[in-house]
Amino acid sequence: MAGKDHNERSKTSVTEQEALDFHSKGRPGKLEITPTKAMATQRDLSLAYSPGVAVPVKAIAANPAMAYEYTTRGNMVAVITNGTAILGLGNLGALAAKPVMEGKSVLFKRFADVDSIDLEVDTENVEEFINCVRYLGPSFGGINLEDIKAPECFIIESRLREIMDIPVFHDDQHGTAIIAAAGLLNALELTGRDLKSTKLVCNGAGAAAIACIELIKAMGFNPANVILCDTKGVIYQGRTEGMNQWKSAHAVKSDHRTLEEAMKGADVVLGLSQKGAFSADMIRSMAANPIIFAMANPDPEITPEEVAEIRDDAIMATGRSDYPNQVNNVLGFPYIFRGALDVRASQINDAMKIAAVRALASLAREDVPDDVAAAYQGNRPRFGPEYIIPVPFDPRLISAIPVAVARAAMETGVARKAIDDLDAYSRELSARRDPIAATTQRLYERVRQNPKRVVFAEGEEEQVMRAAISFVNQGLGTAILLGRDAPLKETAERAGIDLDRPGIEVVNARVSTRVEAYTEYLYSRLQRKGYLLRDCQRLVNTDRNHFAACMVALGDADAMVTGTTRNYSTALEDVRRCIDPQPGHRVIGVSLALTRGRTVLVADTAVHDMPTAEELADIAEEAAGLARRLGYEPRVALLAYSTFGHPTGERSERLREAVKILDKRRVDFEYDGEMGADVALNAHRMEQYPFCRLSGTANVLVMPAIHSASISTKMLQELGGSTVIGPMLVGLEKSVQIAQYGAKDTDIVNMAAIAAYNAGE
Ligand SMILES: NC(=O)C1=CN([C@@H]2O[C@H](COP(=O)(O)OP(=O)(O)OC[C@H]3O[C@@H](n4cnc5c(N)ncnc54)[C@H](OP(=O)(O)O)[C@@H]3O)[C@@H](O)[C@H]2O)C=CC1
Ligand SMILES: CC(=O)C(=O)O
Ligand SMILES: [Mg+2]
Repeated sequence: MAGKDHNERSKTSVTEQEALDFHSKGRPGKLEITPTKAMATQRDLSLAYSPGVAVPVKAIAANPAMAYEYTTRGNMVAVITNGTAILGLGNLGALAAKPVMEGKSVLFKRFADVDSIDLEVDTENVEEFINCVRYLGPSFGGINLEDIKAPECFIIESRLREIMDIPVFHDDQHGTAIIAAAGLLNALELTGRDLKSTKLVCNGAGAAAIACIELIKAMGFNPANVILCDTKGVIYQGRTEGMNQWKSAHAVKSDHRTLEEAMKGADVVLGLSQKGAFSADMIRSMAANPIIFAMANPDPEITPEEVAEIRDDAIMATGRSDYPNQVNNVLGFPYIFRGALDVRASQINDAMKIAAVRALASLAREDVPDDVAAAYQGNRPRFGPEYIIPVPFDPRLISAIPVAVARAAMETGVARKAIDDLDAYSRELSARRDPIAATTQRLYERVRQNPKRVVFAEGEEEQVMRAAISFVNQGLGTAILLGRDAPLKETAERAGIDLDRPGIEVVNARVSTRVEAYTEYLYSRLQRKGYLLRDCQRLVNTDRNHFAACMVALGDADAMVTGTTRNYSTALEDVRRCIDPQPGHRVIGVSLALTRGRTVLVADTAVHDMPTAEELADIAEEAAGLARRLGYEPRVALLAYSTFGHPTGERSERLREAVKILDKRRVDFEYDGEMGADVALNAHRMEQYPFCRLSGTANVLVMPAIHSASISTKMLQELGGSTVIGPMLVGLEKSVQIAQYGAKDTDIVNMAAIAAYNAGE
């Protein structure tokens, strides 16, 4: 069943250096705190701080529920640890746990718009830890305990649940149990098993394992069929070594003493222990169509590749995002807390957990709509052995799981605020999802489905080499590095980069057998533009942009990326000598600005200095086409300083004219103008012009000239906190992207991915 595809699938992976760079880049770490109110004037200060702040203080003192109205409490969760069980890495202490806790906080925000802060508490003493957390209660709407080892975690959680009046949820226990149970329900259905007779072995008897087997027993598993193992082997009745009351509660009557013995003939094995804990023989000895959840992080008990070598009838899941069937608590905690916070639940009870299990399990069985299909590696997933659980980037999670959790909280009386219209709530939830991840994810996934050969023209540059490696590691295709052998080798050695790996090709223009063909090609294009054969020979031999563009033009590569060592217009001129515009198209640059809650395309940010009305109409068409290719239905605004003729002035004339040209062309997308950026982007401002033909705020902005395009996108980036990708080149016959001068490796990878994406099917 599962095995075959795993080998064929290109596995995404990251290098250790990439992981360190990611964390240190820019502001170290993964989080920052930004104010939600402008603090610009004396008045702001008087309201936010003394004297104004005294008013909500008194209101909260009189009625504690007012804290949800006047402070961050209602949307704020603390991720708290003492670092005693960091992933599967063991007890590495509170400080070392910080990257994981910051990571959880970021995921809360990204996936469910829950604000979250990590707190690392430096004690292994249970009482001290409990006391530390209990007194923090007023600050938060919920407490997510994380990576605290068993058995202390059981005492800590149950005591805090008793004392505190907000949800206290140890994610390694219940989050993991919820996701594992959902995946298991689906895997059982696929293999035609029932809860009562299925034989299950769980390796690991800590936080995650105990919670998992408690939940699955509560759902109907026969306790006699569930064997728990730890470092000492099977937990059988009468065992004394390495025991505690939580393990004892699950001790079984059994003659088995080792994991190896227990796994013989087992239907299901859950790994919540450590890397490499399952051997090939153990997997071989399981029943037909076994269900194997190897959930240890970051490395599973056994890898899907190893299982595939042993048998092809297994349903296989891991905790990692780079294999199919990721059983990881990231699918749960953001959404479970979202639902709990929104009804101000006093706790997360069993009914809420089971509601989350059911919602997750049924989501995987539903047909996957188009916009969701893009979030998946490979083809559109269909419920089956390779797809038993949704992926973390599934945009339906945010509108499905919190609703189920909130409903269960209300039904069981732990909600302190009612949501009357759950359908409306579900729609609101969809809008809370951050679009950045969705947009870039969609693009990357499409490329992974159809990997490409991309030539990196500036292959001698260190950041370009790093980008090429990342491109390959992410399964986006083959990276061709263009460069001379000696400098390339020297830079790679100095930077500690190993280029000798599958997926990386090095091409030296000076000794390439293709020089002659490229020269002929270039000469045929340039001979009537003042170039001699020798000039063309020199361009091909010595200029990387010309060589790379010829590679793409003659089909030796699918796409090209350049730009880090030259200014944009020079690089574009080089490329244009070798590649024409697509017939009927105009070459323009489009920037993608991703800002809280919305994505807009801005054009032309690269090519036309002061476009004519005709050119503006072309730009609108090209940008609208790109919007569609990226999955957005375009609503194009032609921007000016005036809106529909006011104030009057000839500067807006070209834009008005462009709208008329688009009218004549009968284009098949929404457009209107001229209008100011405020009208284009603000629904209330747009309502003041009821005749405006846009059905909603614009998502494609056509700028009147290159300077306004460049100034506004740069201001968005610097002041508005937007992520700006591009300019992306569109309209060329072959796919080329030009990164910004001095671009970093991550920007270059983005451009390479866009180039690969535009290279099409
Ligand atoms: N995919 C997911 O979403 C999640 C995965 N996990 C993973 O589960 C694992 C355990 O985490 P957690 O429960 O929080 O940690 P704990 O420290 O609470 O528990 C660890 C348990 O694993 C057992 N163990 C360790 N090594 C082995 C081994 N080689 N064979 C058998 N048992 C072993 C320990 O045995 P003993 O009692 O004898 O010491 C202990 O019972 C980690 O790898 C973690 O990454 C955790 C949460 C979520
Ligand atoms: C995923 C997670 O929480 C863990 O491995 O500990
Ligand atoms: Mg954890």
